[in-house]
Amino acid sequence: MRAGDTPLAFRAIGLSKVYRTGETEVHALRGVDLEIAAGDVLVLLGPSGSGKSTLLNIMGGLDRPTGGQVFFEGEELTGLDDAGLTRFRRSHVGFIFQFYNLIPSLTAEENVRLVTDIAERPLDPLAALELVGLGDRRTHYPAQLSGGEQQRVAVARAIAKQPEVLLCDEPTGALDSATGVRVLEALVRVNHELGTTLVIITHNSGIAAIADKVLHFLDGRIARIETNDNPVDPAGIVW
Ligand SMILES: Nc1ncnc2c1ncn2[C@@H]1O[C@H](COP(=O)(O)OP(=O)(O)OP(=O)(O)O)[C@@H](O)[C@H]1O
Repeated sequence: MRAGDTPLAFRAIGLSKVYRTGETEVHALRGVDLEIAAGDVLVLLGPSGSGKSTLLNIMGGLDRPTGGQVFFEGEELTGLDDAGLTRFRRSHVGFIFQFYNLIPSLTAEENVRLVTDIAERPLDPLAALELVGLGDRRTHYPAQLSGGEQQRVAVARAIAKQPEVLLCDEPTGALDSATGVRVLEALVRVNHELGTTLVIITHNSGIAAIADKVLHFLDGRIARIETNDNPVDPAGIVW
């Protein structure tokens, strides 16, 4: 924690990631330093291949850097073994991806219950669905829901274990603007009501307007950090 300041969710120091495939080396991250305050909404923008997903995956404990350190609430993730990283993910992180990965044979509520049955301090599954505006669709199967509704079930499932952080990789990438806005509204509501730190990767620069901070990636580095003093409501985004 920094004296007199908001506690930090993440701190990264000199992060690098090199992927080696045969003779080829790809430098996906080239010395990333970063601090993310707890409760902030961050949007990550940048060209394809600039390192956004690599950073997200390292913060989520899905991958390890080649060099540098990452801390979550003061604990060094880069010092954890595989079992420690699994525990970290299970207790602290929710993931949202472009494709919702719901189980087709289970209802919306049953999809959420899969997580709440094994979580330490779960939300009630119905409360999680209500938070994303889908309380009345609890008995619907994924095939009976629109893409945006399925993604909101995925958000309910991700938040049902009350993670401190939600890491979202192109959460609206498969959606049209109206349904994309509904998904972003659900995410922002989670941030406001539960204080969950949000990190959102997108190719849609309009979405940056909802963020407290916007990280602009270029060639494995954070080229620029923009601070928004007045983040807009998702309904006000120019898509
Ligand atoms: N498993 C892997 N093996 C080899 N190279 C990889 C691997 N994963 C990513 N890369 C490479 O690392 C670089 C950064 O990829 P990353 O997915 O982080 O970029 P990104 O900014 O998220 O791109 P996009 O916006 O297209 O998702 C790219 O050149 C990519 O091809």
